[in-house]
Amino acid sequence: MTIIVKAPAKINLVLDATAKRPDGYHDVHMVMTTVDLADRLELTELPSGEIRMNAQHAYVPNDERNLAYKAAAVLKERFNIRSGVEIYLEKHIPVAAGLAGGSSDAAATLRGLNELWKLDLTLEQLAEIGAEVGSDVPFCVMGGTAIATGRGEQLEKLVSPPPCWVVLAKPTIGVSTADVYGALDLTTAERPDVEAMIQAVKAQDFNGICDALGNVLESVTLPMHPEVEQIKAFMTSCGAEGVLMSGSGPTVFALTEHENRAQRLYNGLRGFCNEVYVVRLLGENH
Ligand SMILES: C[C@@](CO)(OP(=O)(O)O)[C@H](O)COP(=O)(O)OP(=O)(O)OC[C@H]1O[C@@H](n2ccc(N)nc2=O)[C@H](O)[C@@H]1O
Ligand SMILES: Nc1ncnc2c1ncn2[C@@H]1O[C@H](COP(=O)(O)OP(=O)(O)O)[C@@H](O)[C@H]1O
Repeated sequence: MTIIVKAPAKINLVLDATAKRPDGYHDVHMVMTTVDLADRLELTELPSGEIRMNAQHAYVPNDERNLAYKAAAVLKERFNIRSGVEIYLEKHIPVAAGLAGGSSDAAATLRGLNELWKLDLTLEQLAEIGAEVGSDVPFCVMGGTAIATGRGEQLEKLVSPPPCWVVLAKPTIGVSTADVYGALDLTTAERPDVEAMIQAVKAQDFNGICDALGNVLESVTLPMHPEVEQIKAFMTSCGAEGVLMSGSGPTVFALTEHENRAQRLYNGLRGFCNEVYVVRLLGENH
């Protein structure tokens, strides 16, 4: 039996880190939402009990380092499953981009295997298991829009922002999340107003959302990679209503309510950036 699952990317509308923890992680306070740029996974049951990974991408590992593989291994071990799975992964989300591609693949694997291995677990249970694989995996299991705290795994559902266009641009550099958090100096970094974002999303106030966009990790990634700031400046000059780096970067997203503006942003960015996407917010039920 084969099951096909989609793994959508996320963006962080606001991201603050409030403290460095003794376990090496940071406590965060952020609002995340999914967009309609997705990887596609095919999960095929293997009676042999093996987990096999087949990722069609030069920079994505084909072994136990793959987050989708890890998710399958954690689930198999926790529930003592005899069957195995072949995971065929078609990558569309840019890698090491701040868009949670790997985390979303892990989450999609958990959702898919819940069906394939007939486990009948709730999304909450899958999210809890996902936290063993990575901090962003629980959000990716739930999807939609949420406020995340703890190291990112404590979630509170939030209404999704009003529909708009999202233009994503990734410069040709990869960024390590661990390196970015490692270099974060909370005594000097500019901190975003997370409450303002939550209120703007609840009020469905698009301009308020654009005003409240903020990401404490920009204080690390922007000075490291000047091309990120250049993309931000270009997007603003094209009339994007809101512009921000997602997660640890280096992907930058622009929000706009106007299709022609999204198209103008896309055309302009394609001049100096290879990976540019025009997508929509996914809304509630994903
Ligand atoms: C920055 C964010 C924002 O959504 O996303 P990305 O840029 O990765 O997409 C997340 O916090 C990334 O979550 P995720 O990518 O799952 O991180 P993990 O694998 O759990 O952790 C990788 C490393 O990042 C650091 N880390 C991660 C999460 C956190 N709350 N504090 C941290 O300090 C730790 O050094 C950890 O060892
Ligand atoms: N399924 C996967 N997709 C992408 N990258 C993966 C995956 N599994 C493991 N990785 C590794 O994780 C690293 C971070 O990948 P990714 O999840 O795309 O970035 P980010 O955390 O910035 O959103 C990559 O460099 C890659 O080697």
